[in-house]
Amino acid sequence: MKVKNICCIGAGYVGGPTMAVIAKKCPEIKVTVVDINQARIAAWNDEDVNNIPVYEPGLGEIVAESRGRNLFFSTDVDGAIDEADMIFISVNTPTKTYGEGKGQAADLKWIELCARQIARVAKGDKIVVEKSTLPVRTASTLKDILEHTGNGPHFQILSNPEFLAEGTAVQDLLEPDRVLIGGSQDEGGQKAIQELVNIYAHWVPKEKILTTNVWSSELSKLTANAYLAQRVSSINSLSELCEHTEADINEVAKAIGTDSRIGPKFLKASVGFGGSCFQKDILNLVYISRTYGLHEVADYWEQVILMNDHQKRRFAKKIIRTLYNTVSGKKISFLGWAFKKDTNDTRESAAIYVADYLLNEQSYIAVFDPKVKSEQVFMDLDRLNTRNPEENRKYVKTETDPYKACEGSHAVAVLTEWDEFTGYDWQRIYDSMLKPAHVFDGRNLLDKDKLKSIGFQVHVIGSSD
Ligand SMILES: NC(=O)c1ccc[n+]([C@@H]2O[C@H](COP(=O)([O-])OP(=O)(O)OC[C@H]3O[C@@H](n4cnc5c(N)ncnc54)[C@H](O)[C@@H]3O)[C@@H](O)[C@H]2O)c1
Ligand SMILES: O=c1ccn([C@@H]2O[C@H](COP(=O)(O)OP(=O)(O)O[C@H]3O[C@H](CO)[C@@H](O)[C@H](O)[C@H]3O)[C@@H](O)[C@H]2O)c(=O)[nH]1
Repeated sequence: MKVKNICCIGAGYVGGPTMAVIAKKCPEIKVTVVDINQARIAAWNDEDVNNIPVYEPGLGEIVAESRGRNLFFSTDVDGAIDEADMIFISVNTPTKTYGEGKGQAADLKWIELCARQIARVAKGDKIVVEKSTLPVRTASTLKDILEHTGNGPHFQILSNPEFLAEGTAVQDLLEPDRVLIGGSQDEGGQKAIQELVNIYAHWVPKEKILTTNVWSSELSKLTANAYLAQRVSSINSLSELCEHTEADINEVAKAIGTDSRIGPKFLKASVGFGGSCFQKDILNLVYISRTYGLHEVADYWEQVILMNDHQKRRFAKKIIRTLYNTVSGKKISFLGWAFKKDTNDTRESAAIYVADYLLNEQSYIAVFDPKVKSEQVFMDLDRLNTRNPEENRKYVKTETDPYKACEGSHAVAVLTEWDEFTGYDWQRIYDSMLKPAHVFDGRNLLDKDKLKSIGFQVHVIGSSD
């Protein structure tokens, strides 16, 4: 079989960019991305590529190049499944919010729905690719469903986890550190692996395409995220020690990062990691370990999450403590709401939890983020169910002008490391604030000495004030 038609179920942060790059690099393959969310598909099809639903530097151009040629976005899931030789499943796999495993296990109901739909519609043999992040051994569940509910065709199941990071998705997809493909070790499995290798080989050097058994591939994705998040929690734990000892976390990070065994990346102390993946995937790892009775393993990884929760909480507490132990009725300005720069994604962003903590203390919050829409900020807060939506709207205001957001406030808190924050007219911000004017830099982003010379009281993660 030579793959001519690809279908991807799920037009989200992974499905959209991944398929846009495959379509760009494999013009002879027709790629159709489908989703049940009509508004999302309409946005992907918007004539103005500035309106596509995922903000990623460079993505608009890539979509514009292939869309309508060999890249299509559609709500006709059945049609695209029927036509495809290879089907990527790229739907969401969030943490379960109900029942057994609530708060830890991955909710696989959308994955199962996809499998049942593929089985119902497929008339010919197909390769089904797990692109979503899944618990180890999910491939056997998929196989079971496909074989028991299908109409006779054969299915090969591959695991091909995605390692792109948001904000750099296009770059990560064009030049990945590696592509990982897991499949069954029999002849059919090996042939299927080769089909997928051939697709990536259009632009990824062969030595960067790793093939493994399907379980190693599934587990490697959870493991990679656990290791990355662990580094952030490790440096964050030490940032607190720095604040008590006059050591400086940036200097410590540099000193240890130059050891080639440790390496310099992912050593940036922050207000806490966010994003849709780290917490969800570690919780999933913890849950899986517990289901095998491996409690020491589970406890070990759970600590990464506990430390992250602590980091977010202690940032909020520091604001309260510094503002004379009360923020009630005071205005605090948030620069940034996204979980990192260069994305409009706010899932699990530290900003949400810091805001929630401050709102419990009855502070007013003004939010400015260059890419996050106002309704998203309120959706994020409402979803926590800490207070009613009217109260969130009474205490939180969103602004489209950063200077307006900072006007009349007691403190500015930097929650996201957007580059543009460093270029602001900080004297103007200082002049418009109440005094003493505080800056809480949750990203170690701003020039501390410059701010101090203007007159700000500056509080930085990982260094004593
Ligand atoms: N966001 C990332 O940076 C990232 C990176 C690597 C891996 N992942 C993993 O990739 C998967 C997808 O993540 P995402 O961020 O793209 O999620 P997302 O929520 O942005 O997108 C998922 C899409 O799937 C659609 N969907 C759900 N069920 C469907 C069905 N039955 N039929 C058709 N469409 C359906 C939803 O409507 C949604 O648009 C997750 O497992 C995630 O852990 C995410
Ligand atoms: O030194 C660091 C590095 C990151 N972060 C924070 O950690 C979070 C996650 O950042 P990053 O990993 O860059 O973004 P994600 O898009 O969440 O990407 C992660 O999660 C994806 C989804 O599984 C994986 O595909 C990627 O490989 C993995 O990096 C963000 O809040 C960052 O601000 C820090 O605080 N300090």
